[in-house]
Amino acid sequence: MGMTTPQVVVHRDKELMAQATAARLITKIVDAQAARGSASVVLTGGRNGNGLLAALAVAPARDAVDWSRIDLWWGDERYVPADDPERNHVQAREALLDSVPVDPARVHVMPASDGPYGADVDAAAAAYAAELERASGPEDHGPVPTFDVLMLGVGPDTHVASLFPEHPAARETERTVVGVHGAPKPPPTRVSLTLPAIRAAREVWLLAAGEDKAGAVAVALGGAGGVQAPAAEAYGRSRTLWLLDRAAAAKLPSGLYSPTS
Ligand SMILES: O=C(O)[C@H](O)[C@@H](O)[C@H](O)[C@H](O)COP(=O)(O)O
Repeated sequence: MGMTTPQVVVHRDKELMAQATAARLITKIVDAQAARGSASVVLTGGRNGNGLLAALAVAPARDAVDWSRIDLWWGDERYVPADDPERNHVQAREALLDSVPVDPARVHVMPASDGPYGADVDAAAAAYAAELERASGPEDHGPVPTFDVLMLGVGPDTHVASLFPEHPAARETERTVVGVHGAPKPPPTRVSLTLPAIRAAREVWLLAAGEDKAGAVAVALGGAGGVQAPAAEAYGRSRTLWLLDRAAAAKLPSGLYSPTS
């Protein structure tokens, strides 16, 4: 599957970016449910991912979504106890999931360190890979479902999910989910989708806001490789969309995007 050329959308500030992305996501989910009966979305941790979920929770069109017909997955998770406030799942619950009627059987939470795999984060990652494989069908042509939308926050070092520059997880070409040891962003132990799993998505949306992201955005969109800059090789089968605020776009060459409000 070839790489899709990234499209860049720049919003005035991170609040507007969250609201516009929430509206965009609602439309995508409604369209997927109309076309295929259900939707599948991969959530990201981090401030921008949670900001988007919080904006979705108060969006006027939120009830256009049939929340019982959506599969939710995670791009990465912090390998800490299930109730730890550091968990991406706990933060997503607070931001949105506790206030919409999702089907708990379709909320695919990554394992936690107090779960069945204990300290063995690699076994936890393998279990999530198996769950993805069970959810994929012949039409997916691989061990991962064709997610409708997969969202990723971009770190100031160009990491996405828990794929950090030069780390083994960023080099993975076979496995779809890996355990991450010694992540530079705390907590150090994490579970992450790999680049091959990310690329199974129809659409990949990368979110970045704030001036501390401007360098990472410019490097990733400037032709860097995926081991040095994992965000550079996160792309979707049919669309790769970078959703930025002006501060995060500040170091992009003008001409790469048209200014929007
Ligand atoms: O577990 C996490 O922290 C994430 O999933 C991580 O990949 C995050 O999305 C980026 O670090 C961006 O985070 P911010 O949006 O907070 O900058």
